[in-house]
Amino acid sequence: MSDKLINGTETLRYGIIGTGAIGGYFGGMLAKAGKDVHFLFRSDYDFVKEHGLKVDSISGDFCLSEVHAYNNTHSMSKCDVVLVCLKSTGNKTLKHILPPLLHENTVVLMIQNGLGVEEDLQKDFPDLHIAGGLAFICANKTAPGHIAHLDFGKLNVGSYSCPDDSVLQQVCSDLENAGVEAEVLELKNARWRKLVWNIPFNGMTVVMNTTTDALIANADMRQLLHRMMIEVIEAGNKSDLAENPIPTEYADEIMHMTEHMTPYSPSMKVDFDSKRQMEIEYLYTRPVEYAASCGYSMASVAVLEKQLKFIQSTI
Ligand SMILES: NC(=O)C1=CN([C@@H]2O[C@H](COP(=O)(O)OP(=O)(O)OC[C@H]3O[C@@H](n4cnc5c(N)ncnc54)[C@H](OP(=O)(O)O)[C@@H]3O)[C@@H](O)[C@H]2O)C=CC1
Ligand SMILES: CC(C)(CO)C(=O)C(=O)O
Repeated sequence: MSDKLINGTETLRYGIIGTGAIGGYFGGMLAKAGKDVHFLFRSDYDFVKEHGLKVDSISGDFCLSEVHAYNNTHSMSKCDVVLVCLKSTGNKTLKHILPPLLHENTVVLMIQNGLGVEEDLQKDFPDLHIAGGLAFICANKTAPGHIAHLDFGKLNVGSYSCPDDSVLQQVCSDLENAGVEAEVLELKNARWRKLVWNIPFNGMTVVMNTTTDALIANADMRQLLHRMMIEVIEAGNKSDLAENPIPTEYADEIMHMTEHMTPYSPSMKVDFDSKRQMEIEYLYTRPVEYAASCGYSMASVAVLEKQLKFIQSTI
C-alpha cells in the first residue's frame, strides 16, 4: 500500500474536516498517539492556534498544544484519509472544501449519522473512494477548542466505493493504537443499525424537549421509542438487509444500552437548543423516502419527521 500513500511510508496522513465533537475527539486521539493529523477549523481557528485543542474524556483528559490547524483547505496538504466530521447539514460545502485534499487514492470517510451521505458525495466526485463511519459516542463541543467525551467511544467504518478494505483496516489499526475501539463492518447494515438509536432518540429529545434518561423512564415514551425502533429495523430489513437482517431483539439491546448510558442530549438536541439547522434530511427524510420506495411505510417515523420540520421552521 505504501506507494499509494502521500509520503511513501505506511503512515497515513489524516485530514479532519470539521473539528467539533467527533472530529475533535477522534482526530485528537489520533494526534495524541503521534499520527499525522491536520485539522480544519471554522470559528475556533484563532483560539486553537493560541491555546491548542482540549479534550475532557472519560478515558483521560488531554490537551494538544501543538495542533496542525487550518482555516481553509487550500493551505492544507493532500491527505490519504479525510474524516468528514461536519454536520450533514453542511455537506453541500464539501464540493468546494475537499478538492485541495484529494490525491488519486484518498479515502473520504463520512463520519455522520443518517442515510445517503455517501451516495450524494459520489454524485459530485464520481471517482472518489468513499467510506462511511458510525460513531458510538456521546460527545459535545462545549467551548472553543474544547471537547467533552461523556460515554462510549467506538467507531465502526465500512466501504461505500473503496477498491478494497486495506486503507480502512489501517485506519482501524491506527485508531486502536490510539486507544479507540474501531472495526470494519458492512456499511448499509451499520448505517441502519445506528439509525435504530438515532431516529427515536435524536428527534424525540427535541420534540419532547428533554434528555434520553427522562424519555426512557416514562412508560408511554418508552413504548413509542420501541415502536419506532422496530419500524427502523423493519424498514432496513425490507429495503437493504434481506441477506443479513437486523433481529427485532436489537431494539431491546439498544433500549438496555440507553438505560445504562449517561443522561444525554443527542447532537440534534444540542443543535435545536443552539438554534442551528438539524440533520433532518439524512436522519429522517431519506430513510422514510427510501423505505417507501421499497414498499415499506415508516408511519410513526414520518410523523416525527414532520414535527421536526415544523419545529425547524419556527427557529
Ligand atoms: N456528537 C456526538 O456524540 C455524535 C455525533 N454524531 C454525528 O457526527 C457528525 C458530526 O457531529 P458533531 O461532531 O457532534 O458536530 P459538531 O457541531 O460538534 O461539529 C461539527 C464541526 O464542523 C465545523 N464546521 C461546520 N462547517 C464547517 C466549514 N465549512 N469549515 C470548517 N468547519 C466547519 C463546525 O465548526 P464551528 O465550531 O465553527 O461550528 C463544528 O466544529 C454528525 O453527523 C452527528 O450526527 C454521531 C455520533 C455521536
Ligand atoms: C447512540 C449514541 C448516543 C452513543 O452510541 C450515539 O452514537 C449518537 O448520539 O449518535
